[in-house]
Amino acid sequence: MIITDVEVRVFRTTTRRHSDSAGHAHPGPPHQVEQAMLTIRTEDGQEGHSFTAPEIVRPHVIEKFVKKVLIGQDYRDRERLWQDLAHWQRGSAAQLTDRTLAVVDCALWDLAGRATNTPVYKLIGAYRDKVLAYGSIMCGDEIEGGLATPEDYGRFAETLVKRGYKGIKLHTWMPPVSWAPDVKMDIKACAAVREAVGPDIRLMIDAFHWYSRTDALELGRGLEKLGFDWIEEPMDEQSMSSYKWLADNLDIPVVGPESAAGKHWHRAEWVKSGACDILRTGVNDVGGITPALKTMHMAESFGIECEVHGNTAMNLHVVAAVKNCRWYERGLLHPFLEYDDGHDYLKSLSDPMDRDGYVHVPDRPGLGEDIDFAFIENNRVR
Ligand SMILES: O=C(O)[C@H](O)[C@@H](O)[C@@H](O)C(=O)NO
Ligand SMILES: [Mg+2]
Repeated sequence: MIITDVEVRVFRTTTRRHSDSAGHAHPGPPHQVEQAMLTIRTEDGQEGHSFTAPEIVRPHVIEKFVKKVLIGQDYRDRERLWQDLAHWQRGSAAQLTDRTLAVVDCALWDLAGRATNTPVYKLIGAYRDKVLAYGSIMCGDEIEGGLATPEDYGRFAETLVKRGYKGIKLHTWMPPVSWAPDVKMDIKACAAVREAVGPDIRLMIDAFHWYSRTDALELGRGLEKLGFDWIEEPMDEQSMSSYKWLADNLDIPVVGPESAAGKHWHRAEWVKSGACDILRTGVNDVGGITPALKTMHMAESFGIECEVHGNTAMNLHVVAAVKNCRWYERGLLHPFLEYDDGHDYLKSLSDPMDRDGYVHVPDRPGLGEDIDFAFIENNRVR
């Protein structure tokens, strides 16, 4: 049970996702990027793994914080280990981020699952073994036939409905797109999607994150006429009072915060202040499965749904272990990318979706990621 080693393996993987200057993903030619797999190992050879960007688990962070907290400890003491690591953040000069807490916590959950031959959502206490997915479309672009026009969004939405999705979320156009942001174009894209898919498919928007209150209000009012289920991150989430104002002035539910710091503590303040109608968490955003569950349970106490940000196994297990969440966010999707192709370092999808739009939680132990260890070794760089 005792943790004896924490190892980081960095390897090359091929992807067609490219980040723009604002950090949003768009399709492009295949290129190689580096990915890291964190492994936590015990004295009796049990292992847990989780994936992240290499800088999140760079040697400074692992040696100065992670190993000091984990080595010699019982891997089953996840709550105490998470609290101990979180307490290191204050004195870390902002070097120990929530992303690092998340990858460590996920590897500990994966270890617990692999050691007991149990999927994580069953360890937590499962609520369901499948959940409806919404197709989370990439931010708009200026690519011919991509997501450059409202009609492009409408055509792609039709494709997603044929694939089985019962919900679709649009990320609309944002800088560096030359003419973005533009509220009227956002509404045109949403109208084109509603026209294309009809009244029964659930629709949501995740907009330019820095609109003013008045722009966000105009956008929200436009979406109310289109029967959208929620408006997400239309303003800077550092201004909780702006979201309180927006939620007070709109009928369409306001979802958040996704990107705001503060983990479950700050999300409790959003609920208490009425800054959102639906709360939001995400394993990477709040520092792990452990705090994501704290957020879900807190929201449930207020009768509030809490939607989980992001795909991958870690978020799927949280969604499968709670009642107060309607969707799994499957994406990000684009007409020029085949999401179901997965990753070259995983032998199968962690979030397979059937033709009725349900994602089934793999019954493999731990996080259930079907890791190709040989691929990782053959493509390892350090
Ligand atoms: O970088 C981002 O803003 C997010 O990853 C975004 O692309 C998407 O994941 C999101 O906001 N989902 O709600
Ligand atoms: Mg979002």
